[in-house]
Amino acid sequence: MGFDKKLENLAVKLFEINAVKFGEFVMKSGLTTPVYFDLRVIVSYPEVLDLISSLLYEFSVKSSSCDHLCGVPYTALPIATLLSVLAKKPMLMRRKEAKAYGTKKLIEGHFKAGQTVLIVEDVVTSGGSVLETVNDIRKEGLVAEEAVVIVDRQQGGVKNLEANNVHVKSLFTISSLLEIFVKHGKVTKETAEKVKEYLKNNQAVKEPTVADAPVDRTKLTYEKREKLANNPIAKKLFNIMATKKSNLCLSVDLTSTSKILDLLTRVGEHICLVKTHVDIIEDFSESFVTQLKQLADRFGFLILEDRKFADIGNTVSLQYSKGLYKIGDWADCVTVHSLPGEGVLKAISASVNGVSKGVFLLAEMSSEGNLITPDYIEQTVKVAAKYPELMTGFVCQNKKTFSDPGLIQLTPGVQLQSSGDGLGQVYNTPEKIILENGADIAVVGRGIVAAKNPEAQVVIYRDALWKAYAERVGAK
Ligand SMILES: O=c1ccn([C@@H]2O[C@H](COP(=O)(O)O)[C@@H](O)[C@H]2O)c(=O)[nH]1
Repeated sequence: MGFDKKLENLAVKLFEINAVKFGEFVMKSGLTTPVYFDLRVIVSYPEVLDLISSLLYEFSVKSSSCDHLCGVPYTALPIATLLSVLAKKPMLMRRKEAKAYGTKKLIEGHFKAGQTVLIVEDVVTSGGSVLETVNDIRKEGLVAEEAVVIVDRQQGGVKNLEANNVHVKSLFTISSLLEIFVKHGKVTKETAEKVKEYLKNNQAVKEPTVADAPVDRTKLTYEKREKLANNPIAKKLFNIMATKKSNLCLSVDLTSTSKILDLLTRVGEHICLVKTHVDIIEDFSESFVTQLKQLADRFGFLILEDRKFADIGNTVSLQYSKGLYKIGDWADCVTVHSLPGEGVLKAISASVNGVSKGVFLLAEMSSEGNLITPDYIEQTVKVAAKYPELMTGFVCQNKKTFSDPGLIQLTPGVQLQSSGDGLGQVYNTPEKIILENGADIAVVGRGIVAAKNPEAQVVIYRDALWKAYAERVGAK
């Protein structure tokens, strides 16, 4: 396989292992970026490490006359090690802090002043991290005038380094990566344009550090997160939650349309979302849908059909838009299992055809003994990242399941007391699911629907959930 093809394969791999992510990432510095690199993950993928080192070797190290290689700590250290073995050239290791005892050395390894060093780095933004390593190396009398990097973020780093007499070669620039991602359908042309626009307006920025990693989404307000959402339904939901001060989704698991409409007339003002199971309704009609939508408009809530699509793409596309229910016509969003693979999201994306709709992907279930594994959850989150415009969020139980602050965690299995229903359902309290488990919206069904006085009960749930959210984000 040729060099360019290998390069393309590597780019796709980096996308697939989430070493590069697109979205709206808020850094601890407060700045936002539409593209985030986390090449620390490559240590978990030996085949990626192998590909990176062989490409860097071909591209730069093979033709370099350097005496030593030195990786910028920490992400580039394993890459520098592999390159040192491939090139049969010794490596130097730069300490981030000089040892407090013994030799107090900053540079480990055997060398002589005047010898040349090739610096290896994963991502260059301002060039600051490479320069720190270059300066420590130069202090030892070594010559550091060349660097090889995996990605140049095109934000002024290469220029800065040239100005400090360090010549940089990069395997990728963000632009070259975007070209490959668009070609392989990994990102849309619109996303690519957004990133290019960002680069144009964000030159000479500070080098991000590990402390600059994305923030904990659960600490951000719904107002802030509305701005970070890509999916229009997620944006609307964040806005409704903030405006109505309600993060309560009512699951109207009733079998008669009049009962559903009657209940929603009584409690609609307190909820941000209603969740239906249209296939349990015995007298479903088009007029029911019309009235449901009127109530949604009147009280300002959205409609989620909990269809849990789980078939091959073609069937899901038919189930979504055809048949008795024509779900795609009236539901703002639907739930989808990731089990069939990416095709199911591709199908809904195509059916939606530019209309504002959303998907909650099931990453976890609330029922005891469900067969979902940690790997399944991880793959679910990965597949969702390929459809940022379609994804409203995840149905899940755990704060750690995903980090994107533009997505919504929808958590069912909520009642005022932790308990079960004897059929596998596990209930947690509003406080636990919001404060500990990271839920953004709580789904309550029988806790309200089966209550003697649903109007009073809905207020108790709404207030408990909102109080927990306010405590979580440090609001009054
Ligand atoms: O993991 C899941 C996914 C979906 N659900 C649905 O939520 C409601 C919960 O109703 P309760 O009466 O509050 O138990 C129901 O419609 C489920 O289908 C879930 O419970 N767990």
